Amino acid sequence: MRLTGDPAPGTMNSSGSGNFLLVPIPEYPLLDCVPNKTVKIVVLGASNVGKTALIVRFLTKRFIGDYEANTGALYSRKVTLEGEEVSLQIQDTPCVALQDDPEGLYCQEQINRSIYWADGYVLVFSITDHNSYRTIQPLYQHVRRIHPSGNIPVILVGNKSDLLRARQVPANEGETLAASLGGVYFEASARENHEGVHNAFLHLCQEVIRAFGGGNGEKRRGGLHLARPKSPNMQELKRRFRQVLSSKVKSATTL
Ligand SMILES: Nc1nc2c(ncn2[C@@H]2O[C@H](COP(=O)(O)OP(=O)(O)OP(=O)(O)O)[C@@H](O)[C@H]2O)c(=O)[nH]1
Repeated sequence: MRLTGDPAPGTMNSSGSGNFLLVPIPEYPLLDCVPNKTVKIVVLGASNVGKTALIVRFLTKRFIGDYEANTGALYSRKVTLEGEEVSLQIQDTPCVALQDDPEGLYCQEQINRSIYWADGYVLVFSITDHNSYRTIQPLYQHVRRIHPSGNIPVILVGNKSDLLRARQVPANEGETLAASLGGVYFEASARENHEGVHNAFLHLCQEVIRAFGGGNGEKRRGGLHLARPKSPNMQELKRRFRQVLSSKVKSATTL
């Protein structure tokens, strides 16, 4: 869902303890980004599982229960990961739904674009809704179809862990599913706990940075990495040039 009455834009300091930045931003923002260090995350899942609530909790440390229909807001924030400042962009999405066709999933085109755009994936279900859990496997397959090659940084979040008495999905099912997707399972409550949500998002950011390789946040799109040619070693070039010159001088004097 989309947040009503988004807070006024502010700035987030790198420790995450200052004002927050919670503004929709253009898809390819040029301003206010740490150059070459942008982590793009998309949050996906069935209806009503708490996708927006999790994002808002992560960004503002608050739980806001009053939403209107989600139009897919994009939020940004700077975070410090392993001592380095990184621009984090988080895309909220409308819900996906299971359906009966062979692909098994209804997914708006807008969501497909977000999946293509993203570097890391938060797959969310509600522990109180077994149907939302059942969407995760087809959803992951869908992400795989869009990114057929390479490593897909992913976490699985079982939200609404405060509603234990309404639980329909045991924690071990979440863990098993996450492991089969190659990710980690986090049980969280956007309503009651900031820390669990924070840890989940930061873990995914770290996975994304790791997947980029070298920890510098530079993206290798489509798995194709063209190594930058090494700049010539000027000292070595000068040495060789002097060598050639002196041998020419020698041969000229011996003539
Ligand atoms: N008890 C409880 N309620 C939650 C939690 N997270 C979200 N909710 C509530 O669940 C409802 C759905 O939350 P949203 O964040 O709008 O869920 P969404 O997945 O973005 O929903 P869609 O727009 O349908 O995709 C809201 O009424 C929230 O207040 C949670 O951790 N615990």
